[in-house]
Amino acid sequence: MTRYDYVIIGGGSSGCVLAARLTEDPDCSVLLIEAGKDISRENAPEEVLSGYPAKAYFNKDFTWPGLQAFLGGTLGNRAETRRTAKYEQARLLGGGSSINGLIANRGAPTDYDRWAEYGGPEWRWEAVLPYFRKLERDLDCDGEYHGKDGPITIRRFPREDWSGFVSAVAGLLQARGYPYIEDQNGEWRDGVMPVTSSIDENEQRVSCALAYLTPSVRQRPNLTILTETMVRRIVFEGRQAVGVEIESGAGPRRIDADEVLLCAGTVHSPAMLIRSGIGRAADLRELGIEVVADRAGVGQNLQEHPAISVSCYLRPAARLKNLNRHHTQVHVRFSSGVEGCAPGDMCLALIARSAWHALGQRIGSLYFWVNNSHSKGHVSLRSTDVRVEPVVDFNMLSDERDRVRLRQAFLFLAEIAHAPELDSVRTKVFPANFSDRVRKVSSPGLWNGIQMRVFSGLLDAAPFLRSWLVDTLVTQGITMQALLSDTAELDRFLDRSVAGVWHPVGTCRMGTEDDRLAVTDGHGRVHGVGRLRVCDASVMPTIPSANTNIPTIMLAEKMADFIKAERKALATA
Ligand SMILES: Cc1cc2nc3c(=O)[nH]c(=O)nc-3n(C[C@H](O)[C@H](O)[C@H](O)COP(=O)(O)OP(=O)(O)OC[C@H]3O[C@@H](n4cnc5c(N)ncnc54)[C@H](O)[C@@H]3O)c2cc1C
Repeated sequence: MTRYDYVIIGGGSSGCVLAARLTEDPDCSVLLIEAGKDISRENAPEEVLSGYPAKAYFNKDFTWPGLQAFLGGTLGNRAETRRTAKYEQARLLGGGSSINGLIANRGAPTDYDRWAEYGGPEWRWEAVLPYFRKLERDLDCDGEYHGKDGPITIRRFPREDWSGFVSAVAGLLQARGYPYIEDQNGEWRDGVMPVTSSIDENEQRVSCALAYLTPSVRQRPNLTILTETMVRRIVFEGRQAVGVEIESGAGPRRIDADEVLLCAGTVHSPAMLIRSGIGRAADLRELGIEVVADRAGVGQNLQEHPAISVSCYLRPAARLKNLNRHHTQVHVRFSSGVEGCAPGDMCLALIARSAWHALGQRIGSLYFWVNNSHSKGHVSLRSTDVRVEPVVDFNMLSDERDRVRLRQAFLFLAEIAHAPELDSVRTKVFPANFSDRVRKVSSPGLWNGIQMRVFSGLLDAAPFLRSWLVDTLVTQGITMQALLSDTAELDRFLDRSVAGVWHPVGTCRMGTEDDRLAVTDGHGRVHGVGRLRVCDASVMPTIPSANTNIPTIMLAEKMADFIKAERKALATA
């Protein structure tokens, strides 16, 4: 039977980085196992390669079917009436980086100084900055913050590409005193900044599958990639991980390795640990799982960025003309000033086009999220069957600071969207709700395209009907007027409509062994067992004030160096 030095579970953002970096050593054998399809420059579908990402993330072929999540918390909602919504998590090589929104930023230096309080000084800002530099090839900026020869291309959306709507809102905010900041990944301060993206010179996505698993990396004899293969569980002998059990046509098959590296993402990594016997002992027993290690923190500490948006029906001249362009063109960093919240804790995205279809082209959105959120939820298992998705409960807005900030954000958005300075670019303003209904019409396909073209034609042709049609068919009776005149009504709307930004982190968080809720140490090693690490976004102890792909890649780059150093030390011992 073949035996590997390392088997990596999950070929997502982090898994691809580890596979590429560890196999730089020709004596180190690695098996990378991914449940979804292979993605390479030759076989990648057009919508995955495109620099316009919204068709990729709403294509159900690229995500875990059946994954649902509770978004809003229980504070303003009775538990039994809470609803779940579909929650997209990638299921293809490259993981999130193959379908995500391509926004590429890093977060605040203080985010990483907080990580160091849990995981040790190797996570403080000065220690992670060299890894942010290592991973990137920044086409626009130089200096102490930037790298020039890493695998991930980074660039900013130039002003001349911004739509009329985005330019008008950015101009309004600048006139109100928010400075223009050229480099989102430079010094951390509030202001209006062009979005930084991982799109290359040819307007194509730069995913970890393409940037790290290059043709020459794939040719390494010490790297094996198995796609469309599901790992069922990690196999233990006593408390030592010895390999994994995969599904195969002929039934379960065991693959042995010296060390197992879990990179299945924030939702599926804790599920894998629990299924394999690591979790709260009482929960494991209830599911009939033999206890390998009693770690109460597995699946806890789930965090996301709670978001809300206000949309505007755009006048024709203010719409995005080049439909290959990315829709999120500008970010605005704000400080809420709410007690206990860090500077730059809020992010506003100015969105030129709200979906790929004709109606989306006519709607601009102001999408605000709490970038330094405090609410915590959990992931738990409902079945030991790997095909049954876990329970995912974000419990968003359960921390009062998040609720206050999102309410404040909504009121600010409403004021901005109605400002007379924007009269020339928009007509109707309405609250947006990222519901399953919206998802359904946003999934790519001919029928959705035809329906949306007919509907948007009607909205353009009959301005007298527009307001009524939007209130009745788009927002289903929820009006700005009603929300702005009654705080209780607004809070109910926030509970119902709060969305995430697909940035789940924290469910296998790092910390010291005597920290009851820590799952891993600062090097990803799982407490209580041997030869097993978690190396993905789930180990982040707190959510960074950033979109999470670049922080995850940084984390995986750093983990790869820890593993290499430990291997070297073992070999010379
Ligand atoms: C729709 C969407 C939009 C996003 N937009 C942005 C953005 O614009 N900018 C940004 O910075 N971040 C964005 N993110 C977040 C970012 O992509 C993630 O933070 C990042 O990809 C996390 O990496 P990961 O390695 O932890 O997990 P993932 O990349 O999710 O990788 C986990 C991998 O493990 C595989 N896997 C899971 N279970 C098993 C199993 N049992 N057997 C085998 N394989 C398994 C999965 O199929 C998946 O490929 C977005 C994410 C999504 C989903």
